[in-house]
Amino acid sequence: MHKTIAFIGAGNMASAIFGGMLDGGYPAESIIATSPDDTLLATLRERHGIRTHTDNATAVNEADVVVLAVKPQIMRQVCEPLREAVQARKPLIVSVAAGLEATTLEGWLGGELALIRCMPNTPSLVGAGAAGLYANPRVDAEQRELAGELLSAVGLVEWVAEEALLDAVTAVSGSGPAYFFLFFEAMEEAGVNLGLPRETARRLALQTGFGAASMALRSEHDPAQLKRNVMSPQGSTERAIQYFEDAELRHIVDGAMQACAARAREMAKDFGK
Ligand SMILES: NC(=O)C1=CN([C@@H]2O[C@H](COP(=O)(O)OP(=O)(O)OC[C@H]3O[C@@H](n4cnc5c(N)ncnc54)[C@H](OP(=O)(O)O)[C@@H]3O)[C@@H](O)[C@H]2O)C=CC1
Ligand SMILES: O=C(O)[C@@H]1CCC=N1
Repeated sequence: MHKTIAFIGAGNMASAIFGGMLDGGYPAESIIATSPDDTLLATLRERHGIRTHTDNATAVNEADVVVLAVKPQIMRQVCEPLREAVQARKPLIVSVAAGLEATTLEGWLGGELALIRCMPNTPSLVGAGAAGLYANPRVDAEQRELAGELLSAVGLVEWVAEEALLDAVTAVSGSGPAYFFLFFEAMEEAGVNLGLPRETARRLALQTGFGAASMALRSEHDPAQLKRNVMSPQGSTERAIQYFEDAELRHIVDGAMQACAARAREMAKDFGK
């Protein structure tokens, strides 16, 4: 018997998770999505056959697991009206919001709830997600297993022992897809500058990223060794890598990820009031 999962907010992240779950065989009738946008909900019903509601409390009343997937800025105004429904039913709460702390969310929902904070990413849509999870002390072994199962259906799941580490997960994998998309954009542009048709440059860049990640995931060697294997002495790759190192790419990546994690911490204060 599948648990009924209600996604409060059916935007980019929620649709990536339930899209991946549906592709993995999760029954459409066990998934509910909510949105203020009727047209979006009609499209979701038509495309996926899932259940939808414009009223969040109605969705909570029917759910075993409630996934909070609205923007952190509006989370409080979405959670507080759900207090009564949540307290009556005590479903497992899973928040995918960046920054917002478990105790803050639990408080907005009336307290004493099993709550998991999850930092997923959008490649969940193609079953290649990566998520960090933290469970508050009220989450029991069965609920932990359930959340792990749901998310591992759409990708890698890593539990973290301390909630604060979710800000680091945000910097690595939550926001990470955007870094790679930026890199792909830059590679495409550089390929065009070197004379390739844009579509050819894009396809080659994307397939190379996919190939490098697939290979690294399966290899017994670490990425540093795999990189050295591409660098023939006095060859072309050596020049490119030297250029990256001289431009302090590692320092740039470290700075960007520190900024990302710092913003996640700030968001807890800005939007957790
Ligand atoms: N995008 C990403 O890669 C990741 C996002 N996250 C987290 O996921 C959460 C959602 O982000 P994302 O999916 O990008 O944002 P989106 O804006 O794409 O999705 C949020 C959705 O919530 C809807 N919404 C607004 N008000 C309500 C309401 N009262 N009740 C129900 N739904 C409502 C919005 O509708 P409308 O647009 O009509 O207002 C929108 O469709 C955030 O908390 C973010 O931190 C976490 C990891 C990665
Ligand atoms: O940019 C954000 O705030 C969200 C969290 C991780 C990815 N997107």
